[in-house]
Amino acid sequence: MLRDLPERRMPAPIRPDFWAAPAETVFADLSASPSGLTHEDAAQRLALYGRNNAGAPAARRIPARILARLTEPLVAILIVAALISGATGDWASFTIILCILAASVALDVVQEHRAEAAAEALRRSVAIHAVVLRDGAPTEIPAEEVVPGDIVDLTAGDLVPADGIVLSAHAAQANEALLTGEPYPVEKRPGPVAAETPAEATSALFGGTSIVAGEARMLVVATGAAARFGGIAAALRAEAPPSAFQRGLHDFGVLILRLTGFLVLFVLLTHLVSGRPALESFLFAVALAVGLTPELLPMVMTVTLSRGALRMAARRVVVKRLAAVHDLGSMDVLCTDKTGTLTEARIALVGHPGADGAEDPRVRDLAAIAAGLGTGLRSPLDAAILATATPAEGWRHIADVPFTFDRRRNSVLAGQDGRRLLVVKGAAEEILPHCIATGLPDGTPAPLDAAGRARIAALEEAKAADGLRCLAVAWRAMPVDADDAAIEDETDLVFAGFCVFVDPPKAGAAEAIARLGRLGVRVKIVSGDSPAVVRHLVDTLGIKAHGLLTGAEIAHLSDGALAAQALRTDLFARVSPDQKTRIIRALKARGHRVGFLGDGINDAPAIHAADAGISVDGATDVARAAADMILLDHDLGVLADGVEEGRRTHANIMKYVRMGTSSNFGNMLSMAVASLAIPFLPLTPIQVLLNNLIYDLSETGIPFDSVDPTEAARPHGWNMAEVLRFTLVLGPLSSVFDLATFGILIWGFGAAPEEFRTAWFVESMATQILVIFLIRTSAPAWRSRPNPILVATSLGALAVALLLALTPVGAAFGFAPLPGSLLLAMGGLVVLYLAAAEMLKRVAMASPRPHGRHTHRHLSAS
Ligand SMILES: Nc1ncnc2c1ncn2[C@@H]1O[C@H](COP(=O)(O)OP(=O)(O)OP(=O)(O)O)[C@@H](O)[C@H]1O
Ligand SMILES: [Mg+2]
Repeated sequence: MLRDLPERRMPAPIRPDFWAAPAETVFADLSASPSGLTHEDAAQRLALYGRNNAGAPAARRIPARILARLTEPLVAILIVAALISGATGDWASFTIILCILAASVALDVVQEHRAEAAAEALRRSVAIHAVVLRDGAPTEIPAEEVVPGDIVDLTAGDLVPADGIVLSAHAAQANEALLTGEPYPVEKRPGPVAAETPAEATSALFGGTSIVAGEARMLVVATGAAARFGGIAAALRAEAPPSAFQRGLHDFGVLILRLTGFLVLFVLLTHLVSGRPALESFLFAVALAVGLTPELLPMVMTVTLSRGALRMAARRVVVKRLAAVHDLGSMDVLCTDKTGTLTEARIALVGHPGADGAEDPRVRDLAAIAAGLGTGLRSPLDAAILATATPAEGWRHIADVPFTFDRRRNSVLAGQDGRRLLVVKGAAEEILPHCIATGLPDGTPAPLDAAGRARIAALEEAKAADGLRCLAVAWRAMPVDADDAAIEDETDLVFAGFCVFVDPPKAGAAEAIARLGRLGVRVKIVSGDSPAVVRHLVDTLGIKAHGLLTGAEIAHLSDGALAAQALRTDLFARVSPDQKTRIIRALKARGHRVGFLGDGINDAPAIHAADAGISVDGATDVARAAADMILLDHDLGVLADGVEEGRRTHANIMKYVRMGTSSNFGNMLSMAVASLAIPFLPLTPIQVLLNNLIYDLSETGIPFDSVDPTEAARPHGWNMAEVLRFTLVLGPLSSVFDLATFGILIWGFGAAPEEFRTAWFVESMATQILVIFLIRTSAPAWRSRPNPILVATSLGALAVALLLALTPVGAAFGFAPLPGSLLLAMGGLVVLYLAAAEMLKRVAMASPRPHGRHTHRHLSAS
């Protein structure tokens, strides 16, 4: 094979409507062949075309990050402020503002970059793979390394890695909702089509869409940025509904923005009205705004979350979307599928009774035809059948209608010396109504009436009540010239019998559910399996569960009614993929933070819709692509660890939020008031900025802090009411002390402006910084030990503040030496403030309460 890359194969040789050309032409254009690429050729092409990950949410580079920071409105205002200072000849202010800016941006960017790099490495470990032909043999490679010219084999559940044409297909159906918005799968088959738009191109596959049924082989024509819809990266990024974390963050942002806007406008207006110098007033207002903005919040969050992600990785949970760490901690309802989570997922065929209930191996052999010759998704049930039997000699595949979770059955049109048979297998409810007789192909079918159907249904009920899963097997003779199979053919069937399976319950499952229950997380089982099997499983595991809803019942419920019922129901059976999503939405609508754990194609939409979408290693691509995190062990116990980790993360983020909204806010507020009450600025704009920078520095240790065990005991959400209460209790306290400071300074010591500022700078730095040691725990401060890193950053920052203010260096910032008596008075105030804060925090920080309106009635181990 020729494997030199000719000139004409530089990127973009492919016409936009590549689906209109015959396959031979496309092969020629790509210098590719039906047997795929060699390893060397693939490597060369990879170098030429680049990796297949354009637009992936890769870690931004440091310069890009800095640029992003500099264009933030607040930073932009600061730069303007610096320029104005410079233009008016105030070079000291100019230099200092710029230095402060540079320091805080650098602090931020470096921390955040390091944290994200670590998280990114984890994410890569669960990347999507694709099966391509290399040197003629099917080879699994990371989807990022797929190149134009590659031949890719796809089966149901796979994500399409890049754009290309279909070379061959067996009943392949693709979900192209990503590009057309059309939720129903479209059939894909080879052959050029004269379609105008990608949506009509039945012979084209697009990167980022997924195969939901059947199989296909494709020739890749465009990867990465050249792919039409952004390829896989777009699918992985596809807008999930905002999670609880994002909603909370947004509310918090709005709260702060309002407070800042109000305060700044107020200060600016009153200063101007009372005839203060415009520039100075402007700079002071800007400095206050900077002081109020929780500018470190993004960094604190990224660092906290990625530390959480790293710790979760140690417990074998890989986090793909960082904020999901937090969402997992705030989750109060977990919906999970059954197989693999509560069962061992070691499915074995243990029986094959005929219609009369007597074991008959011919039933199994018939099922083997439907399991072995069918295309598309091969489920563990198929594998269990094929482990005991293979399709009998001579039978070959003519056509089939592959399994989908909505039909819950599949059928195969098989041929053998001059006869054709349609074999159907699936859920009994789906098949029995279409049966008119019972018997086997080599016998004489007996007619089946309603009573007969009821007897057969009872047979299944009895098996299911013992926890055994059943698949009904049926058949019908087809004309010898039949060469296609359709859903309409699945009528007038002859019922052959059942295949009966066991899937042993998982030993640790009950304990894991109990543990989640103790953590305040209700577990609900959402399964496509039959009600009796689900019920038997929870009974065997010794789990107490309330209520059971079936898909048929859910179909009759409005969204509102479903929301009310879903809350009270722990078990859901025979639900379709669509209904899984409806259940999640209903629970979310009721204010719950919902997780979903699943592994199948049928679970992917629900995983996507959940606040915390969880899948497992080895699950289908679509499920893993939709998930926010992947469990490397399919185990609920691991998940409970993750929940605790997420709660710790939340606790540390809340420490930062409390600091910002109470002590920092109180300080800025007092400063605004003081600026009106006294004839000079209480701090110069530069001093305000310096104050803010040092304060930020002190807080960089928060993400590393240890968390009290009680904090991880219950789900927390972003509770704005709680944040406000905290602010309303501790804010005024800090104001009272600030006013006392003003009074003492002005009337007690008759302090001159520079002395006043120095003293106040020292006092406010000490109170703002030291209060973290009280705020970080709801227990008495001395009972909970802070992490040494936090101690170091806090005390270090305080030392810097004292050195800057009290040594001769301070002159550069407009500070003046303080008399010993004044220092002593300030020290006394700080101690008093801390003592008062320690007492008041008990009012401000009520211990966390469980969320949700109904807290009783949940799954628990008995
Ligand atoms: N390979 C198959 N062939 C025919 N029918 C099948 C096949 N696999 C599953 N079914 C039918 O579809 C139903 C739903 O599938 P399944 O039980 O896997 O759903 P699920 O929601 O993933 O369940 P779980 O909670 O156990 O993971 C099954 O109960 C069975 O009746
Ligand atoms: Mg499943």
